Amino acid sequence: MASARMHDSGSGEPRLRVAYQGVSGAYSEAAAQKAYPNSEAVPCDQFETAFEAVEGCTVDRAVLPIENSLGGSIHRNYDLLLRHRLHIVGEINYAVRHCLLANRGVKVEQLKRVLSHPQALAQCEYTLTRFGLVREAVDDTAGAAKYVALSKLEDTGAVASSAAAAIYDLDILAEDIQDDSDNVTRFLMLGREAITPDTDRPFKTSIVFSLEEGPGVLYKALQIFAKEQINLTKIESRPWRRSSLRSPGDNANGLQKCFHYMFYVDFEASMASDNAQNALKALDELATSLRVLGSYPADTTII
Ligand SMILES: O=C(O)C(=O)C[C@]1(C(=O)O)C=C[C@@H](O)C=C1
Repeated sequence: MASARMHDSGSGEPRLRVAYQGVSGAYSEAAAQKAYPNSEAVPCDQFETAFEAVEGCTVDRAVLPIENSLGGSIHRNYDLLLRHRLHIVGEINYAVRHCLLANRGVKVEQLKRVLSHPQALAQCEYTLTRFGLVREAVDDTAGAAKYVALSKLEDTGAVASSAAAAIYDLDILAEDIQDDSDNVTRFLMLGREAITPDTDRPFKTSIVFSLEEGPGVLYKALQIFAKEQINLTKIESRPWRRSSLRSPGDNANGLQKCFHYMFYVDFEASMASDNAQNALKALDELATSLRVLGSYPADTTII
């Protein structure tokens, strides 16, 4: 791996450095460890800092959340995928189990507000409403726990992991407070170089494209995958930002230009398969822009 700094693990084996957003105890740190066991997890303040750390070769990979089964898409990372040139080299499904944390001895009745990552607050909507707590969004769940602990707050709790409770010496007032017990966050593993796609195991491919305006154009794009018998697992549309790609067509009127979208699609096929190649060739002819974000082994487990 060209110029990435690697730290020696003591066994002589260089350890992969993996960026995640948040501080120690964040779910992203656990996902990074699931994705790359024995790696060195490197905390980053923001998602963008993690992208830049990979691009700048101070780390080897980044592991970042992209969607959650209850809260939906992490839009910021969709936008950053487009703004940066990293490749998706893998995915990780991670079961997220939230706890309500507070300083030692603080009772739930004393709490007036709760801090956490906006996704975590959204995933615990019912419980937090039941407790009558005012929500306040911060950068990550473990950061919320750390702040509550360091500031010795008695009227404020945090929604975070049991690992964060142990690290920051907080009590767990309630466990499994997410609205549904099946709460899974899907993380992307990002690297500077694409991996070579294969057909020896289930692969997924992620793409982003834009289309001309017109009736049935999106339908025609998606029909290509149906024709090739390819299952789509996710579709997301995000506003097209001028700085992100070449113009998606200039025949739109002013208003349509303001509301132009990029379509992100994940599908179950390897770029090494004929049907994916056929689909991408056909889509390339229809689309005003097309980029393959990565073709990578599908994570069929949930931990
Ligand atoms: O704050 C954290 O602990 C994170 O790892 C971030 C994050 C997210 O961005 O969705 C990851 C998993 C959970 O869905 C909640 C928060």
